[in-house]
Amino acid sequence: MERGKVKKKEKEKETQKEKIREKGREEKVKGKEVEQKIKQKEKQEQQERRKGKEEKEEKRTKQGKETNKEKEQFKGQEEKGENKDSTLTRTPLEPLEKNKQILVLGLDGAGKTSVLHSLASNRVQHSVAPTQGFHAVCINTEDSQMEFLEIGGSKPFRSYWETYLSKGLLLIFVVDSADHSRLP
Ligand SMILES: Nc1nc2c(ncn2[C@@H]2O[C@H](COP(=O)(O)OP(=O)(O)OP(=O)(O)O)[C@@H](O)[C@H]2O)c(=O)[nH]1
Ligand SMILES: [Mg+2]
Repeated sequence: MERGKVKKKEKEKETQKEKIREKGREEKVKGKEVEQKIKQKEKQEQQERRKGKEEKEEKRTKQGKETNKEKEQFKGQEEKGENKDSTLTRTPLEPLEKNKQILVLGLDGAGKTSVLHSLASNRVQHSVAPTQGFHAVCINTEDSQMEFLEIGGSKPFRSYWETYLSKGLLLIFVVDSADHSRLP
């Protein structure tokens, strides 16, 4: 009788142990699932971060391209020997002193380049070619230095006006008063 009881007790103990082991296994599985979920979330976050970085990079390269385009345009003008006389041509993106730049704007053909030419050389120049991009003129006097930056007045260049407006110290807006069809 005693032996039977002992055996029964042992059996009960064994089933309890089995139950505990089973619970342990279940918890392990649950733990793995949670681990997987955490990993998935981390992966997702990484992907989002990478996407954000790529978008930023794309934006930067776009801006860079625009800047290079401007620089090339300007370089082209320098190589052609335009904008000479007593003037100095430089990239408009590096003004001598940001707050000393005088912006020269106006519609195409208004006379911006002509005005700048006569200011710099005291001579009138006829048949001036339209400015394709930027045209910088640096005028040195005894005690100061002024940099005039003309941005072409043709439609493709007008989008740059707004960008450069905040960078200049002064704005000169040239109007052809004889061109009645374009006057408001
Ligand atoms: N008759 C006359 N012609 C002028 C005068 N000023 C400029 N022009 C002529 O008008 C044309 C256009 O002048 P530009 O100085 O190139 O005009 P702009 O404003 O620089 O034009 P974009 O560079 O295209 O924006 C040129 O053929 C000039 O010779 C002026 O006072 N009188
Ligand atoms: Mg011009």
